[in-house]
Amino acid sequence: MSAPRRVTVLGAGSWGTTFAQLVADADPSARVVVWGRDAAVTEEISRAHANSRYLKGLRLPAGVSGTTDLAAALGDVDDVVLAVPVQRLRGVLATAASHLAPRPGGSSTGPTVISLLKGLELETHLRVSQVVREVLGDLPFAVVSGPNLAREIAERRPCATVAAAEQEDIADRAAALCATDYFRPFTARDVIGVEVAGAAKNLLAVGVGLAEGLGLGDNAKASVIALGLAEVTRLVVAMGGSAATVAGLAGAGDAFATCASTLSRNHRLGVGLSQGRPLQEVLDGLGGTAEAVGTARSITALAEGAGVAMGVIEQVAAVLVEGRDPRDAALHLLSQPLRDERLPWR
Ligand SMILES: NC(=O)C1=CN([C@@H]2O[C@H](COP(=O)(O)OP(=O)(O)OC[C@H]3O[C@@H](n4cnc5c(N)ncnc54)[C@H](O)[C@@H]3O)[C@@H](O)[C@H]2O)C=CC1
Ligand SMILES: O=C(CO)COP(=O)(O)O
Repeated sequence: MSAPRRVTVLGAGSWGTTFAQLVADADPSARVVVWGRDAAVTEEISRAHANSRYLKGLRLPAGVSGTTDLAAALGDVDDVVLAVPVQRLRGVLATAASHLAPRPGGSSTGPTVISLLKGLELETHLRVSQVVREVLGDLPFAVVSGPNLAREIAERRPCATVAAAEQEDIADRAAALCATDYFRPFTARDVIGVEVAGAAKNLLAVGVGLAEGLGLGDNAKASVIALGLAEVTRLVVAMGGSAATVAGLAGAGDAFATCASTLSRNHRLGVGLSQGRPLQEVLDGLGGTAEAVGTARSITALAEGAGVAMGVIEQVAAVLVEGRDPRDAALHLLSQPLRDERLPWR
């Protein structure tokens, strides 16, 4: 009989905890540990199989436990799942690094690192896979991303996702880790496309929230999504990713889910800002991370570096970063000269 798979999730928030449930449902023999910084949360996970701060009513499988002890959580682990906010990742990985040194025999024999994150690092504009490589070196890496609102998945309501890795066997491994009858991963090789689309859709969700809060109507919201996805496609292609990825689950699929849902923190952030409330006040009331804030500057910087024009995303970023009035942002877009649809709007 083979040893049980040992999986540690770094981050005890809504998605990390839900992903732990997925892993345990996919393989009931797996030993699944959720590492968090707050003992009240991790103790509740171990004792009551619950995480009432982030997921009220959730009942976790028996194979899931919690801990605040990083060394114990990472000792001899097979898979490490990243589920802390992107802007906290580097610090967490730096502490984790000594417990996660690549094993002898090349990258395919080390623990697999699986990112659930959707964002870019503010200071460096790096994607998560690049931050991981900088801090941990060349470990096998995959990203899982798609229309995956944690609350619905915690309730075992069905959806699909993408597990992307440069090497096919690593994508397969990540997909197998979380595949259940309610969570269906498709594999892909386009890590750049999946990471950039996942980060950028957060700004589209804010844009749709702004349009919603301003009472601009469903046509305006659809226009934000379609024009925004065209901008994301141009950026992804300029960065070496695939347009098909942006049209798929990790791009359009995720944009539709987050733009449509009041479960989305980024969507609710846009609605709050449209009401003229201060950014920090809206963030404090979200009950979780809205990655659009930290990612806004990086998306526009990457676009500028790649020579890609970004009308809609740039205006949403201006609302988030410069405190631009959302009405001015909308007026700016609506007063642009007429042009061919294939040309960027800015
Ligand atoms: N919630 C969702 O529906 C989904 C979230 N994601 C992505 O997953 C990532 C994590 O999001 P959520 O779990 O939703 O966020 P969350 O806000 O629910 O949880 C984040 C967790 O990280 C912890 N944390 C923050 N700073 C930390 C630090 N320095 N050290 C240790 N722990 C720290 C917090 O205490 C919290 O437990 C984000 O990039 C998000 O975009 C992706 C798909 C779905
Ligand atoms: O990425 C998500 C669903 O796919 C979660 O969206 P929010 O981070 O906006 O809540």
